Amino acid sequence: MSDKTVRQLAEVVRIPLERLLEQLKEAGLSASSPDDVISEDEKMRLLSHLRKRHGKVEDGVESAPKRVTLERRQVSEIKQTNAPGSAPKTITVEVRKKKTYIKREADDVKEVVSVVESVTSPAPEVPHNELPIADEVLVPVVSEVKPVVTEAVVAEIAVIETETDVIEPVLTDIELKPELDIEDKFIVLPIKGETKSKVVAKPKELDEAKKKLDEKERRLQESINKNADRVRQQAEEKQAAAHKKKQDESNRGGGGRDAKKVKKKGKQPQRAAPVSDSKHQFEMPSAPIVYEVTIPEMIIVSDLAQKMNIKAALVIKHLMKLGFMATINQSIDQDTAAILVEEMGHKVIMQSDDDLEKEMLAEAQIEDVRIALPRAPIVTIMGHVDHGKTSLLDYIRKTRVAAGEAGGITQHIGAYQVKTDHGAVTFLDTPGHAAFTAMRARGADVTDVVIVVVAADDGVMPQTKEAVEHAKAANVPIIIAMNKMDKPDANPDKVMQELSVIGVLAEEWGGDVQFLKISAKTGVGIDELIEALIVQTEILELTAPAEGVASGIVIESRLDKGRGAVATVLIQKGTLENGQMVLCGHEYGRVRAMFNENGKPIKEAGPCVPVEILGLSGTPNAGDEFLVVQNERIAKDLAKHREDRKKFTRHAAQQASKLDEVFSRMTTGELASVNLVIKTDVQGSLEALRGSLVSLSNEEVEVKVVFGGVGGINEGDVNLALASNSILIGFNVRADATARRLIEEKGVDLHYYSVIYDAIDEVKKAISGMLAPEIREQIVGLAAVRDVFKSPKFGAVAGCMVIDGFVKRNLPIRVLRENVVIYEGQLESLRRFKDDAAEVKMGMECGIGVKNYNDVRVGDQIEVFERTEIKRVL
Ligand SMILES: Nc1nc2c(ncn2[C@@H]2O[C@H](COP(=O)(O)OP(=O)(O)OP(=O)(O)O)[C@@H](O)[C@H]2O)c(=O)[nH]1
Repeated sequence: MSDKTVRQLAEVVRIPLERLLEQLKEAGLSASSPDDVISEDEKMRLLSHLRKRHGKVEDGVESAPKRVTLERRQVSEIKQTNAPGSAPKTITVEVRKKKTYIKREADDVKEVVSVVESVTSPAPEVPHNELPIADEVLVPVVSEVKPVVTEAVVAEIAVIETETDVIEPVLTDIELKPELDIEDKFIVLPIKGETKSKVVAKPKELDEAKKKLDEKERRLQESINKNADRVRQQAEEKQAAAHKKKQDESNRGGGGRDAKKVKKKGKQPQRAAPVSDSKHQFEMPSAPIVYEVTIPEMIIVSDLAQKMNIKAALVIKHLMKLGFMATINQSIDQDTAAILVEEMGHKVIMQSDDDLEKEMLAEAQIEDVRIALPRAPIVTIMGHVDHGKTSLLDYIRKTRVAAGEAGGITQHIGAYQVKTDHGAVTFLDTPGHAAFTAMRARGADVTDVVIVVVAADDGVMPQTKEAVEHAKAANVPIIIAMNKMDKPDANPDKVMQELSVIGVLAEEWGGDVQFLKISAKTGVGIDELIEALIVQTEILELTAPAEGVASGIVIESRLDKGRGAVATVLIQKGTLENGQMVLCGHEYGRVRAMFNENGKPIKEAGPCVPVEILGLSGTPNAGDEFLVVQNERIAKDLAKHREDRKKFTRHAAQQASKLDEVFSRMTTGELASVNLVIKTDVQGSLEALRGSLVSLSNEEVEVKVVFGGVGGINEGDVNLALASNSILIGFNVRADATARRLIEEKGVDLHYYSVIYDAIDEVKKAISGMLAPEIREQIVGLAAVRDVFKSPKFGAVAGCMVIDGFVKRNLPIRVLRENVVIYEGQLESLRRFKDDAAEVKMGMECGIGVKNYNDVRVGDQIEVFERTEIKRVL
């Protein structure tokens, strides 16, 4: 290499001559004019100086600049919402990039490669054009190479100095093989790991890397091809939308805030449009997305929001607009949800829970085309305390069941069947209202006939009335058993008479109710009672299919230490067989064993037969439906569905029958009476409370004590309150654990009192809110018509003298003729002389025009009155 003048060198390195001269001066070289010759040694010194100036302190003059490290730090913030409705979190993201740049001149390349080879030994001989281009990394591999200073090196150093950003990046960590970038004359290596400044490029790894990159490339291409159509379509749609928006904009003539907005929006699709580069673009929706939202009978606000892909807060806001206050976890009814969904522009698909269940059951059951055969009636016995319910049941069981079973009654379950000459009768063996109401509270009207037992010596008592009411409410036919006929003071006529007062009329008195005289002690009349039941059954034409898949009702269930869950079920349709898969409410299982009412194992049971079954996953509730399903999967799914449904029902039940809500439910016409279930510590306070509360009734609101009893609040009381939609009142008594659980589960409104006055006062307050405000009328003035004029504007105008009170223009009036009201309406005009007046007082004259009435005559009187609403208290 020959020595060059400063000018020549400046041309070679392509920097201004003045700058080179300055640099030579800074480096302490003698060359100071453009024509001074620079020796090889001087070039070396200049290079060394420039490197030092660039911050690369090297040992000795021979050291060469190896790298420039650029660090970039970017801080940005992203907002993220974790749960719907919660405040968004701001996350600060800091991205740190570190890149080291290194320069080599073309002639060094071979040496560089040889260095790489020496380090990575054995080094592969890879043609440049076959090497993959690493994503991010160029490698410093030249530290050992003794730099040879050439014009090119100086030129590059000059570039480093002047335009650092055009230098290619070289990172420090090396994994794979070197790549020669011919154009830039750099060594390029991809990086991985933490190993610094070390070249570890083995041929095997290099091959693998190449393979990996090829594979990546191939997958990318595949994905592009796969998505190409969709992306193209989206882009076309977007372009069309953008075009339309532009047109709209130009139609509106541009300008204004709206136009700007449109313009701004219109740009977005253009930005998003490029199709070719469509790997991971976020596509802005070009039209509102319409979802098909399936709404079950009850839906929780957050679930609804999720279905529409919006935040729950937005749903709550919309609900507020609809006048409905709801929280994120509250369930709303189907209708409200449907309105909301429609308002938000989505499509509603109503889904009834029954539909869903039917759909699921359709899989489990075949269509019921079975022939229905006559079946036994299912009977419940009710009546007042000590009137002989248990005695009657016992008598029937002893005489009927024991007779047919060797060994007598070994065990008794919640229901049993008796055989008669005319057929069987099934009794639900939980006397009283408890069982009946418990069933009804769960929506199972399993009873066909109710026998109301009335002690003939005692007559109709409060619970007799309740029994009748319950039976009537359930629309179940009644048979009256007048018991204790063996007693000398038995007076059946009195019973008949008292019952007729509450609407139960005996057949012999022209009614439709069978009355039977019996004695549970002597057994007199019990056969006739059973016959009467059979007759009733014939009237009712009770039928059920005896074959095929069994279904029915759970009568009771318990957890047995040895046997697990034991449920007494009453089969209503079909025949249940041992080993079948059954679903009972939200429990399921295979019938492991089956026993009849006497504890005898049986293999199958038909309609109206009560059986005890073992094998369920848990204890179902009395009143739960039971049915045989095809397989365990269906049983499990349905059980789960029912469990979910129970949650919602709990929500719904919580909104039922609250003392606080009595008024609002009254105003919507939902409630005409307040039902109460009262439990007290002693009989005296019960009577006092009952009397006081019932006397709060008036013609608009009826306070009914559905049941009053002495003692703690038990499960039966809660069930009764549930079935009769009553409010529970505990006076100096508390609910037991089971009752408390049920109260909580079903959301029954329970109030405890220890002062009678407090109880009366609170119920009074609740129902005085219920009373419609009284509208009172007050006559505020009277005017006598002295003359009648015709006015083109108002028609007949009465010239009047106010003879009492005052006449006000906005108040309603009546026209009286000889003290008889002949017209009621409004004033059209009220004038004093020629001026309009708002009010004219007694003793003054005025002109009155009556709206839509022209027949005012001299001698008439105009009565002015006022209507005021007065909130009533009891
Ligand atoms: N003389 C006579 N006494 C009867 C008759 N039926 C029941 N009794 C008696 O009346 C009392 C009450 O009978 P229960 O069968 O316990 O009455 P209940 O209606 O089941 O009573 P609770 O279970 O407390 O509601 C008992 O002492 C029976 O012996 C009857 O026909 N004649």
